[in-house]
Amino acid sequence: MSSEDTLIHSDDPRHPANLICTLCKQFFYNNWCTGTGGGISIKDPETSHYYLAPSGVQKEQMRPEDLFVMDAQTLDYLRAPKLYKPSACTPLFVACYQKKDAGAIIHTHSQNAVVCSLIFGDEFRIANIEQIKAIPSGKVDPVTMKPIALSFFDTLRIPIIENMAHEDELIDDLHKTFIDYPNTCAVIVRRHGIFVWGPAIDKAKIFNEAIDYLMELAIKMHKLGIPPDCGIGEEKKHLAGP
Ligand SMILES: CSC[C@@H](O)[C@@H](O)C(=O)COP(=O)(O)O
Ligand SMILES: [Zn+2]
Repeated sequence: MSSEDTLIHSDDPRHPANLICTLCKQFFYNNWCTGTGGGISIKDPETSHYYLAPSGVQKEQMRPEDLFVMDAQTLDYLRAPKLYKPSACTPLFVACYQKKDAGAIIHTHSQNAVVCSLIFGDEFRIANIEQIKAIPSGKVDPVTMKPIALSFFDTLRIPIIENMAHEDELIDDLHKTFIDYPNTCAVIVRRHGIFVWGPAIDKAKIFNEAIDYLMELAIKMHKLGIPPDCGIGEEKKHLAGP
């Protein structure tokens, strides 16, 4: 096996090259990564190499040998399949690795994200819902040094940025959200989808699923006339009815 191939061939189902393929298949069936849209990038916790999908391929049909591998220091490709170009999301994924210390980034074209971006302005907000507790607050417990999750009584806030003609043109607004929302683990892109990151792929997956659930719920609440960020008990005032 060539040295390039050892980067992507492993019997371990949790190897980044295998995980990207497995999860993209799952995400396809969730309607999150269809028609070549969306994708996942994972940083190998052992080597720190970035694993990236090729651009414009059916993400659910990818095989480990289709993947790009990037050196985290030089940003040179250690492996670049000749048939493909790297994902158009690569500069955004790299920004999340470098500025947010991400261990993995998930990009979906979730319709819940798209509809929320049409309903809400520059920020998606939802409060007092149990599932919020799956999302990190961005704060760390000073004793255990473990991340603190949002509480049931908190408001989740996710910035919404405008879409552009090309993925790499989102970079300036993404950087701006890193400053304006230092605690966020996600950015919604209007009429496009969402980027969600975490310290490792398992966490990023949990955050993405929880946020998608909350966006779907917010759409249902909005349809009932209930602002998703309204206080506990306030919903009765907003409910349409006789
Ligand atoms: C359906 S095209 C979607 C792309 O422009 C982009 O938004 C995307 O999510 C995937 O880009 P890709 O370069 O295929 O990884
Ligand atoms: Zn996209």
